[in-house]
Amino acid sequence: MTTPKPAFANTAFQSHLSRRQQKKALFEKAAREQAGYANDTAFRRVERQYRSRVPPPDLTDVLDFRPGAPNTPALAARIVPIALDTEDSNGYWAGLGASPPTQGYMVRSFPGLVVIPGCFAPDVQRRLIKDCLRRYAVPPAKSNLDALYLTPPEGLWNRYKREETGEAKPEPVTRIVPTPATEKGKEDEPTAVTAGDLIPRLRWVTLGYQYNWSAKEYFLDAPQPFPAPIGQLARAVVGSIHDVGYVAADGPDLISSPRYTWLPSSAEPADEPAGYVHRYDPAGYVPEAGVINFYQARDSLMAHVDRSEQNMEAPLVSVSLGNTAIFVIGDESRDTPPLSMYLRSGDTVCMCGPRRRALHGIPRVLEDTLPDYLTSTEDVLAEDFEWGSFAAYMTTTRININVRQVFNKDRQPPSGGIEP
Ligand SMILES: O=C(O)CCC(=O)C(=O)O
Ligand SMILES: [Fe+2]
Repeated sequence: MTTPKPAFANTAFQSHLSRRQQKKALFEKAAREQAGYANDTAFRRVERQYRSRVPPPDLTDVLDFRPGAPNTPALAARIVPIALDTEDSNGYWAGLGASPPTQGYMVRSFPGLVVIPGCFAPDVQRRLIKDCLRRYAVPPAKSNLDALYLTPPEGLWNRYKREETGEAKPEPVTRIVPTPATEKGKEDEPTAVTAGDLIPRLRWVTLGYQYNWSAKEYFLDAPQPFPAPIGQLARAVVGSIHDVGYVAADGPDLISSPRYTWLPSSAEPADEPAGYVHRYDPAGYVPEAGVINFYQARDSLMAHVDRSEQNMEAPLVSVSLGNTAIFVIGDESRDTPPLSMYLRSGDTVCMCGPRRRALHGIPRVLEDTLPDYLTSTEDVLAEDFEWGSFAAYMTTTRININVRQVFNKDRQPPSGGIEP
């Protein structure tokens, strides 16, 4: 994740320049940037647009699934409402203390993308956020901070809370590599960092099979048990999207299902497939690895394809919590103009079929978009007395939980296995 630099920073306000010189410098910088960006791919252009702070981005083309949202006619025409499977035949939703969502969406021209807005109710969202911090961001699950610190065995959040309540004596977290300043022989890290200081610097935690980010492959020898509640959540979602699809009225004869959405044939652009049906047997779905991403307001996640899994057929399930993000997804080519959409707290995205191999990223987290039910209002605290410190953290945060099946159904994982 990188932090975008404001456009024209350092240029406009150099006081030793006259106004005219400043204007000229700005103009020249813009021209240089224009020339540099001329070779940008379609995907890069869109990312750059949403990352821009000056000027702020134009959000007209960001697809919004909320009922009555002011989508452009071109975007609105792509939305295909999908009736989800609400049977909950394995009781996964009931097990989560949640009711199965009823309404999902697919997007024409982006077959395999299934979005379930508001998939999780406020109380379930709060429970997930608390669990991410208290239960999952805890060793031996790896986090980005392990490269720099000896993080507390009880987890950063739990340590921070115990220090805050006076239950534990405040102690600095040991840094295991020198700070850049020390390397240059200048000075030591000025103040010792506490668990509380490090919480906003948490960026990711891996679940189940741990991931080697530099080699871009899983460590297969020492899988951690996959957290059962997150596994259950992913299974619940995969059950909900069982057999969803849309079919053009005069399209090829796809096997019928009561849940297919039928489109008038005229609605389908001539050069696109006539329909798409998601077929992945939920009985063969095993959640085996996951990433929890923690974004602060200025973080972004560059375009990438998640391709380290042997199984690229199973849906990748991705849940958003906290502040709203702009999610961008295309296909396998950076030259294809991607689709941009809002992901709000509680929304779930499934990348299935061809979308499982698609480039995607988060160019922007939108500040001050935390829903009221995640703030510490009296009403929320009356329902959830311990929410206050989580609300404070979530003010500037977005959390994403994403879950993957690593192996094909017929391939046994290496010894050690994982919790079903
Ligand atoms: O934050 C998100 O919504 C997407 C995360 C993602 O694509 C990933 O972790 O691979
Ligand atoms: Fe991803």
